[in-house]
Order: sequence, then structure tokens, then C-alpha cells
Amino acid sequence: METGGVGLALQTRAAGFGTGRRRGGLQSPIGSLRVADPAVAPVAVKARGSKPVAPLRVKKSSAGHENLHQSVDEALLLKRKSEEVLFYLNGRCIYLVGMMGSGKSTVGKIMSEVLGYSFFDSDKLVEQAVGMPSVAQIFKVHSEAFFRDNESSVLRDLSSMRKLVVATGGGAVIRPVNWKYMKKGLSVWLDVPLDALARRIAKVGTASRPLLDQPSGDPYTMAFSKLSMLAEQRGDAYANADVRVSLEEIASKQGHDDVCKLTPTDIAIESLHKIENFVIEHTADKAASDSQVQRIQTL
Ligand SMILES: Nc1ncnc2c1ncn2[C@@H]1O[C@H](COP(=O)(O)OP(=O)(O)OP(=O)(O)O)[C@@H](O)[C@H]1O
Ligand SMILES: O=C(O)C1=C[C@@H](O)[C@@H](O)[C@H](O)C1
Ligand SMILES: [Mg+2]
Repeated sequence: METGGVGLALQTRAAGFGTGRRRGGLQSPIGSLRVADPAVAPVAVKARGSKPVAPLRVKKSSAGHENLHQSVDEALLLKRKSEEVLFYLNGRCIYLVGMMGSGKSTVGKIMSEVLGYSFFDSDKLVEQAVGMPSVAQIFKVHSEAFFRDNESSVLRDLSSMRKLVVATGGGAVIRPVNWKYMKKGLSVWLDVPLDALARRIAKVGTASRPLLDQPSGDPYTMAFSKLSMLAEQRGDAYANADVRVSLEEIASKQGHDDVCKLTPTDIAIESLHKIENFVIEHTADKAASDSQVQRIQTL
């Protein structure tokens, strides 16, 4: 059973979005790009009239200049891609789905900033709605089922809004009703190999992730075995997403042997690219089927 009462909190928070930000909608897909001089490039590139967008990764190495060039290129590519995608999105929300640690929050924040969308993390909204500081505590004091009910309520409330990027909880995909809400927008599955997930999670610890938290044992091994179990239980649930962004595919395209070499910006660019292709393909399909219906009606 879903719970009520989160709508007001969401509306109050979302009411602020749009102010001082770039308008979405039908703009020219590609604006004029001013290429900054990398020698004096700031550490963040600004989207038209908005906050700094792309977190430039300026790696410390002897090849410092090359890395700076690469980061500037990445930021410009991200900006250009976001301008193209905005044209096609027409205000539709983006829902990021994927296992714990797959980068939904990290990548989602980058996407929201370049698109001029608001960012929401559904786990955080559940915490606010329930009035508890962490998902771990909600699981402990109430139950997973209670958390899931609130998660569905949050997704229901979000589904009536526009211009949002939502990082969903890792398990949101298991309830069919959540797909009904997420299908109001576009869903993107961040598909990350379990080994990379376990490495990321072991680095930050499992305390905030109740389904992975273990009192003892090597953090990587414990995370890997729990994640494998969850992945098996969830089966194809993530594949319901409109778009799949496979880190293995991006890494192989870029000639990397390890997905850990990919930056969140690389992943945001690929996500926007896949979204664009999906929308173009489906708009074409719809136009073709509409014109077929019209032809049949005039017979
Ligand atoms: N491309 C990346 N490369 C390296 N580390 C990353 C990358 N993306 C995310 N991370 C790191 O991995 C961890 C998990 O990322 P994040 O919190 O964005 O995932 P999530 O999908 O939102 O997880 P959860 O489902 O638990 O909310 C964070 O510590 C983040 O800094
Ligand atoms: O994968 C999951 O089931 C979860 C992921 C987190 O984002 C939280 O929603 C919660 O810890 C459960
Ligand atoms: Mg998150």
C-alpha cells in the first residue's frame, strides 16, 4: 500500500525550480559554442545563464595539459549534447535506475545541471516524507515494505511533474506500479558490472545501504556476494528502462580495459546520447503509425 502526504513537500521544493535557470523546451538544438582557451580554462564550464555545469576532472599527472584539454572537451561535449536533447525532451522527466552504487545520484546531478532540470533523489525524498535521517534507519525502525510503500508514493508524486532528473532507489524497479509512474518520463538504466559496483561500495562502506550492510567480513567480498544475489533476484527488472547505458560498452568504445576509467561526465554524455536516439526513434514510429491510422480512416 502506498502512503500519502509526500506530495506537498515535493511541490514546495519543486516550486523553486525554473527560477533563474535556462528555459527548457524548443530551442535551437545546438547553440553557438565558445571554445575556451584551455590554457586559461576555468575549472567548470557554464551552461547559458546557469550554474557551473560539468565537473571538470583535472587529474594531477605529468600530462596535466593533456588532461585539462580532455576535461574541457568533455565539458563542451556534454553541453552540446544537452542542448540537442533538450529539444527532444520537451520537459519530460528522466528517471535513472540501476543497482546501488551505479552512479544514479552522481550522474543524475550532472545531467540535471546541464539540462536546467531539478534533481531529486527518491531515497532522500522518502527520508523526508517519513521524517527519518536515513534509509538504513527506516528499514530498521519500520521495515523494507514500509520503505517501499513510501518509495512508490514519492514516485507517484514525482510523475506528475516536469523537468526533473530523478535518481531512484536501487530497488524501485521491482514494483510494477513504479514503472507506471516512471513511464510518464524516460527511464535510463545505468548498467555497471557487479565487480565495479562492489569496488565502489567497499570504498565508501555499506552502513548507508541496509541491504548490503554486514557486521563483519571483507567489504568488497561481502558487497559483491550480496549484489550478485540482488541482481539475480531482480532478473530483468532493470531492462524495463527505455534506455540502457552499459559502462562496459562505453569503456570498450573508448578503448579502456576497465569501466573505472570512465568519468561520471562520460556516462552522462552517453546517457543523453541514448535518450536522444530513443526519443527520435519513438517519435518516428509514432508519426508512422499516426499516418497509417489516418490513411485507414480515409479509406
Ligand atoms: N563514474 C564513476 N567513477 C568512479 N566513481 C563513481 C562513478 N560514479 C559514481 N561513483 C562513486 O560511486 C559511489 C556511488 O555513486 P552514487 O551514489 O552516485 O550511486 P547511486 O546509484 O546513487 O547509489 P545508491 O543506489 O546507493 O543511491 C559514490 O561514492 C560515487 O562517488
Ligand atoms: O537496491 C535497493 O533495494 C536499495 C537501494 C537504495 O537506493 C535504497 O533505496 C535502499 O537501500 C534499497
Ligand atoms: Mg543515490
